[in-house]
Amino acid sequence: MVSGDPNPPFLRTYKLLLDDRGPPPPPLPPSPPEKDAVINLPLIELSRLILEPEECKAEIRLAAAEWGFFQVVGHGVPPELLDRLRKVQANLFRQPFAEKEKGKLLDFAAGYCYTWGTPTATSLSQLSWSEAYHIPMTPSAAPTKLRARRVIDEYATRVAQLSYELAGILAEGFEGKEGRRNIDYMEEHCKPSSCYLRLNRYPPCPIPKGVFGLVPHTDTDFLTIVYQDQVGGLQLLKGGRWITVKPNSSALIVNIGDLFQAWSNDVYRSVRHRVMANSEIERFSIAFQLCPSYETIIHSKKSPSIYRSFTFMEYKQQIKEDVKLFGHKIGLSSQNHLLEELANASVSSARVFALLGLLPSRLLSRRLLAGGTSLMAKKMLDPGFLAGKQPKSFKDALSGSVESNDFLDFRISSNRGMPSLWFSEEEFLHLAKPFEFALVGKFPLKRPSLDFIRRFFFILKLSGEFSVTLLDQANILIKLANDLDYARVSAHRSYFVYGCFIKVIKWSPVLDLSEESPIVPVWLSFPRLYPHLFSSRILFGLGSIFGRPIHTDNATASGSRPSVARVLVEIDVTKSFPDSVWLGPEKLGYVQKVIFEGMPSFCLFCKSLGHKKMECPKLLSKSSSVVIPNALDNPLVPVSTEVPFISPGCGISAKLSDVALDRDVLDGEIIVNNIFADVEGVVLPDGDCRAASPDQAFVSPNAAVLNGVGVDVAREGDSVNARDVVPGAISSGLNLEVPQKCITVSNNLIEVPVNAVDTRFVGNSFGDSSGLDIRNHVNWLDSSEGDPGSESDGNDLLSPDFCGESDPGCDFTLVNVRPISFVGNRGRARGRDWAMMGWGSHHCTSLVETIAVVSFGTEQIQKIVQIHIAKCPDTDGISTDSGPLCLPSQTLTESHRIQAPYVSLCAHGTKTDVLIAPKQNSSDPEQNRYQISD
Ligand SMILES: O=C(O)CCC(=O)C(=O)O
Ligand SMILES: [Fe+2]
Repeated sequence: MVSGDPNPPFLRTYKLLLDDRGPPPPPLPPSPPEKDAVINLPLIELSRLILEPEECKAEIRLAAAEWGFFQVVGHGVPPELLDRLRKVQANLFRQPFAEKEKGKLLDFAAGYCYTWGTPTATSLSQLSWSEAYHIPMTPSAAPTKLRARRVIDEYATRVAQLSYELAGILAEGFEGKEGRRNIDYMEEHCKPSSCYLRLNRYPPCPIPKGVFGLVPHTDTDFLTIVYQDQVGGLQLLKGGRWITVKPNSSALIVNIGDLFQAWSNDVYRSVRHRVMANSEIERFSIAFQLCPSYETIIHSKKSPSIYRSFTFMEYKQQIKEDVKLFGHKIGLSSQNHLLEELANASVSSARVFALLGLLPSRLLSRRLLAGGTSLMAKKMLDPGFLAGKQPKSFKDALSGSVESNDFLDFRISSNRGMPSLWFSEEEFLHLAKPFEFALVGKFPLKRPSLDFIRRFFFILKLSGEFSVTLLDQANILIKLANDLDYARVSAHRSYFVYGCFIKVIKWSPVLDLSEESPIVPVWLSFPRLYPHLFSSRILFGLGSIFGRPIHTDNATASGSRPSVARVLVEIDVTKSFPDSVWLGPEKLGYVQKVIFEGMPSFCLFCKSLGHKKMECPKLLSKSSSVVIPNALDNPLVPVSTEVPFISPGCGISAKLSDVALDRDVLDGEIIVNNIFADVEGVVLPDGDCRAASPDQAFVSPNAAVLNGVGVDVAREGDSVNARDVVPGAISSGLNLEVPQKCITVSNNLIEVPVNAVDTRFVGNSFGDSSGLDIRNHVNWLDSSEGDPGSESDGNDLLSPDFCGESDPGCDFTLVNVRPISFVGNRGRARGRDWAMMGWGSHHCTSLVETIAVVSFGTEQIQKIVQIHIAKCPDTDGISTDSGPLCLPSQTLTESHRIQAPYVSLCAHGTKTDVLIAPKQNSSDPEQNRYQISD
């Protein structure tokens, strides 16, 4: 029988702090109360480690890098054990405070203790309104009779196992040349004896405002696994905002600690988090901390390292000192603190000024006091594209230099009325040799800081060193070390780097950054190539007919898929190529078919990839755009004055008459439609107009808008039917309400009223075989996560000027317009645009890339999302490497347009997580998250 108050004497002990809360802050200008942002952390199903281990591991690494926090289910800890644990925990805390304080309720080994509050707190902001049992995992000699300890031991064993497994997966992300040694390191240094379990209880706090259950902190360990109850209150700092983690009863929360951050050289992130006190309900959580032994040296796994090496003991010591000096731990870096304090400071502008003035200097003084012992040694440095060459005198540099002495033609003279330094073409090209594996990354919209871009490439685990440097505000030079890495990155063509779209193009010695090179890697397939001709020499030769062969895919190299050989070849896409070649000697040879997979268009007008001249946004923008205020009155919405266009017609049939469509305009995108729009007198060009099968009830909003044609056209002899086009509507087979507000069309974008699309359908469209998770890309708005400090002053690329402010809806323009290619659709995804998303799921080899325009909206949002899905050719199968961006709905209150062209794989050859749509009619954002996988 328990008697006596179980609650620690918070009110009495911290009376002074509670009384002394200072004067009320100055009144704020009226503004709507800010709702806490509640998020579902990335959720990872660990049972997938059996069936699709690499994808699952990649997700774990990505979550650790992007979020620092994620949840796991399928973790192997039985729910029944979690139940018992919860009961034991509640019971332990229900004991009278006086008993708990004695620290004898459990018989764990030395180091076990009960704590509550924050004895060193000198202000309310340092107080944690919670109590805890700290339990070192040191095996205790004596077996126990206590049921509580047995349950805790059982849980500890399970969760420790899980932590090793996760740490191993994360460590494996750094294997590189060191093979499995990183995993060995974890196992060797993080023995159970150096790990901890902490049982937390957060008693109801009568003064919830401004009182923490657990003060903001990062964890001083490699990683932490938390089992929390349903009450909620855990928050983490993301992009300068505190966001609340939505409890999930079956999941365990995993977060990266400081040691993993330092060890991974900032690739994985130790994110600040806190628990808010609750005025009514008590909350329980259990945290397992994976820690190394004190003497373990934490040494960054990548050079140049951001942190100097330090021992765990040293780090603990520094934290102790920091707490003494400043009242709180400073940890690895000061940056989080500043963000956090600024996030908190939103309550009072006076406080913001105070913080801006005080905080940096306070931290600075800490660093100065610490002298050379600061752990923050330097930024992530890049060796530079000249691979870290040191400055030398010219005398030294030029003496014996092959580059200068081998070429004799070198003179100062004049050319075209200018002084000139003239040297030979051979030397010009020779100097380009070290850039053989260089690429240019183009950020058309916004760009993360260089540190983040480097981090991204680091996560790709390239086989060689690399350098990422800025060519100008929007372009980076990516210098890779070998052809393998080159093939891998260039074949991808685009990535999505920390929320920013990047197009990767070949560097060339005559590169003009304002133009793109039409030379791109394209996969060539040679169906039914004779098996004995799967030799490197033949494949290389075949590739050479078309361009520069780079490599074959794995299945070709190993001969595991004799039906087709595939070779990645850099080709000039402005050229035309035959679709078959003669292969072999006169008598024995034969005609070999060649398929070009995903040959991108190239615009000869603006010199960029992704669209043809007739779809060029620059060209089209020269012609006027027309906004139809009410398309119910007029469903014909011209995209440009040059070509006819039938609008996404709000359920209204459209009529297109007396137009000659020339071949270029249709651009191969012709699909039968037999719904109701009329077309009279439309003359189709000769050629390969293709009839779709009856079940292809597809529409092609892109084609409609981007080709400026606006019709899907059927061909029956000379007669043609067109039908109206409602993105996502017909295709989804939904009965649409006729939207009230209709469509605005300008040159390249349509806005569709929004209840036209039910995002739940998207999920269904992917079918069972499509993989699925769901990742919230909320942080793509968080440009503040970048660290502009590491770049040159005054050129802050994350500034609103460059990024289009924090709301990308304002300034983004369509950069990539491209007609839809045809694909034989299989599987359940019936809608054309959804089908596109589903392609990755269905392994359609004939089609590799496309774009869909998808429109969504709610009362809050209207926007356009453009999706690009491409084959990821350098993997065994097809994976989508693109998807839509998303905007957190709470940030959008009016009509927005975004062009969200590509979401890429962050890890090579794995599936892509995309948030398809913003929250719609649901308080559960999970509903709208999907993952496309192969
Ligand atoms: O109680 C929680 O949810 C978090 C606990 C925590 O952050 C910790 O123990 O380090
Ligand atoms: Fe924590």
